Amino acid sequence: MSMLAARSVDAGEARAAAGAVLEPEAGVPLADLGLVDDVSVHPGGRVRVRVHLLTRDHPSADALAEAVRAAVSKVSGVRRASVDLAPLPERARAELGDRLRAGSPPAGRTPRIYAVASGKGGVGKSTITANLAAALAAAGQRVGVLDADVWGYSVPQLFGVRRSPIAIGGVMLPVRAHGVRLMSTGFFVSEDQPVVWRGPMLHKALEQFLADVCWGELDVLLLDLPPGTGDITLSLLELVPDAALLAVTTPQAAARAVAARVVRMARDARMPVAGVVENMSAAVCAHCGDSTPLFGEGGGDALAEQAGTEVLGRVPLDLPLREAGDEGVPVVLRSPGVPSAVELTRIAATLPVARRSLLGRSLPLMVR
Ligand SMILES: Nc1ncnc2c1ncn2[C@@H]1O[C@H](COP(=O)(O)OP(=O)(O)OP(=O)(O)O)[C@@H](O)[C@H]1O
Repeated sequence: MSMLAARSVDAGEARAAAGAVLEPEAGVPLADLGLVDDVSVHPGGRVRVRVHLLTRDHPSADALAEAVRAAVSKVSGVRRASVDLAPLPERARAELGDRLRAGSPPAGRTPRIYAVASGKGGVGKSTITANLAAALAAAGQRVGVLDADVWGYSVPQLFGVRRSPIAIGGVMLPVRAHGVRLMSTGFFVSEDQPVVWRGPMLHKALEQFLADVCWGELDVLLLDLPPGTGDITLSLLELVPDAALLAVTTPQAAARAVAARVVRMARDARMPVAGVVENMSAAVCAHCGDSTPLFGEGGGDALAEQAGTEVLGRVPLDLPLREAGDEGVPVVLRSPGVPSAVELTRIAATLPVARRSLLGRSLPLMVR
């Protein structure tokens, strides 16, 4: 009986099952990356699969082995599947790097790009970016976040992940957390190490984040801009001309006046404005339902009117939002029912598509 079962395992089928498993860091099937090395079928329905790892200390090696084992176990006739992992040999790594650089796989489509900006620091721009990204990813979209706040990066903290991206032949894979593809200078420096790069280096870093990162196919890319209208913001507008501005402000009149500068800059750069998100709006008491406008009122409306756009939503001051950020899990995932999470999820689902006409122009971003 067992011999019959063994004979009935089709090695090609087992290989196809292993090849269909997604490489956890690259997000594409193992087969597309040429990572299924050897598949051997043994008596008694035993199948052994050798899978190459993109890097020696792969952060999700165990999960990958388990996913392959589970996929192969489902193939008809398989009684026992085992998986051996081995680092991709140097030569194959170089070839794969060349392939990724050349744009295969996968072919790019133009993502919707939002540049999340604020006039000043501390208004919650990064928190809004992280939560919109996580909510979009949870809704099934392929989402990337580029942390362009090169000095004051907060994406690693907000997503609870801090490690170097995998690099293959000069091409970097974004770091994945909570379903979102991330790139941040924070992945390249230790926490207590200040980033001391200056203008040209910053421009270069951003250029690399766009050109040397294999983002894969994205539906949405969110750029977390540094506060204000400095060098980095201007560099990015040059590098990603199709981004639409998402302006974040608090309800305070003073914050709105500063945020208006960002809107003016966007207008000068002929960048479309997707809308305004008012953050730290009135806190609602969980017990009595009373709302307290700690930071005043009207900032979002006034800014939207000035920018000729609309307020996409008002995210209340909310303790769970702050706690989730400190814990490294976006609040839309950690506590989806709290007022801030409900509003952020709603904003993510209704983000307008604001595109400047691209007629025949290709995006520098979707090179691969
Ligand atoms: N709606 C909110 N309710 C409670 N806390 C909030 C809210 N929005 C942001 N915060 C908290 O405010 C602090 C600043 O937020 P965040 O870092 O996102 O701001 P930022 O505008 O990106 O700042 P910077 O530009 O300086 O990086 C964080 O501790 C965050 O958890």
